Order: sequence, then C-alpha cells, then structure tokens
Amino acid sequence: MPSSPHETPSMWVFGYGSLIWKPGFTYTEKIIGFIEGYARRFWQGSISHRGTSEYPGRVATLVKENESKVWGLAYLLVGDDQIAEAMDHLDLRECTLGGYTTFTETFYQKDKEDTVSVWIYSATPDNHLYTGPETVEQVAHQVSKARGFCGHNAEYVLKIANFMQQHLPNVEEDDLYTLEKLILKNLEQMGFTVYLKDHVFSLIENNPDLEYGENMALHNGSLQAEKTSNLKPVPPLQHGRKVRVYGTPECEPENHLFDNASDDETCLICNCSRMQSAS
Ligand SMILES: N[C@@H](CCC(=O)N[C@@H](CS)C(=O)NCC(=O)O)C(=O)O
Repeated sequence: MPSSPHETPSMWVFGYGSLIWKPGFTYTEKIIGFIEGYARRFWQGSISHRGTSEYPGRVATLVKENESKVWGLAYLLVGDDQIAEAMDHLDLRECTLGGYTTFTETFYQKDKEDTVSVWIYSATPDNHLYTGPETVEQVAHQVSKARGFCGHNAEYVLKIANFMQQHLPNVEEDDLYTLEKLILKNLEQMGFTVYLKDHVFSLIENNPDLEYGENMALHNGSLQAEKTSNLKPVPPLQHGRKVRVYGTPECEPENHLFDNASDDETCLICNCSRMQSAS
C-alpha cells in the first residue's frame, strides 16, 4: 500500500539466517517472532559468502511446510533513506550474490497479538544454487569443510543455533540442532575446536605442534588478535561449551564491495572496514 504523500514510509524485513546477526543496514527497531507455513532448511548453496564454486557452502532458505514456523527477527525500516539503504544492500547481498528472491508474509511477534507484513528473501528451487532436499548429515558434511570470503560455513549455522538457544530456548527446531551437533562433531573429528561467544567465532586446529601465540578471531568481519598463550587442552566438545579456536579468514581484498559513490568505508557484504581489509 503506497504511503500517502505526508505519511512517512516504513516497512519490515524478516531475518532468519545471517540477517539475524549481521543485518548490514541501519534500522529503527527489531522484534523477535515467526512466520507460519515454512521450515528453515540449509538447502541453498553458497559460492560466495560461505563457500566457493569448487566447494559450495550451505546457507538458510525457507521451504513450504504447513505445520511449521520459522523464528527470527523483523527489522523496521522508517523513511525513504533507511528503506533505500537496506534495499540496495539486500538486493546486492541476497539477490545478486545469493540467488534469493523476495516475497511478503505475515510475521507474528513473540508473546504479542501484533502482526506485521514482512519482506522476505528466500531461495526458490529454480535458482541455480538451490541444492534441493539434503539430509542433515549431507548438509553437515558440506558445512564442516566449506568457507568463503565471509568466513567458515560452520560460523553461519552455529550463530543461528546460538540465537535460538539464547532467545528462544523453548522452541524446538530438530533439524537445526541436529545439524549443529553434527557440525561440532565433524569439526572435532577433523581436529578443530570451536569458539563462539558474543558473536566472536573462530576455529583452532588441535595440533600440539602449533604455537598458540596469536588466535585470530573473526568478529563481524574484522579481525581481533587474542593471545592464546594460556590455552589449555580442551575437553571433547559438548554442545554449548565455549572453547578457543582459530579465526576464519578475513575477506579477500578483491572480494570486498565498497560503494565508491559514498564515503562509507564499510564492505557492503561483510561489514569489515576498508582500512582493515587493506591492512
Ligand atoms: N535471507 C536469509 C538468509 C540471508 C543470508 O544468509 N544470506 C547470505 C547470502 S547467500 C549472507 O548474507 N551471508 C553473509 C554471511 O554468510 O556472513 C535471512 O533472512 O537471513
């Protein structure tokens, strides 16, 4: 419904994958809730953000499932500028690079009667990166080894699971939590331990010969060195344990997308700053 000339335009965008922890645009408000009639599945290949064309990763999409709900965040955009900034960012990140298309659905706010209409980016089966139904074992195998210029694919899945555990501990989502456990088990068998706390994700190789001098943790696209000289051998992974691991690679310089028309120094894809990526 176009807003009348003197009414400030506004809209809501639904985040159920990386948009949960990395919206990449400014917004006025965010609320927790769900959409009905869909399930979250990691059946969208990623050859940019979390994988390569040689070894595609897996990112979230929505599949029709009548009795299911997908929980996430709805972001409120108010005013032409905020809407335009978000749409420009998402059109590039989600559609051009990610293969997603858009539609709207009703969003039900947690513990409220309120509903809003949300703008959704989802991968339909006709896009070339869609993998079609895969078992959680197949997805976990792919995710455990894939990485792209936004980092390791495991970070992508584990941060969604982390959001659900933190904010919606009573919501069951078997597919997601089974996938999380399989990824953690695979990484442990591959000789890695996982660290995920306050959005800092990294992987450490359990190699006794390695000097744990510098542990590069990837934090929202920028690298922060963490001294790990006091690192102790860690017990086997249990779900939710916080242990230390290596950082995942930062963006490759040639992969950054900066808006040279503006003085914005933030990469349009991964939010790291131009200065950092140049170093
Ligand atoms: N549309 C979903 C998924 C968005 C998503 O994960 N898109 C990928 C692009 S393929 C992305 O931006 N990844 C950034 C990252 O992996 O850090 C959402 O609402 O969160």
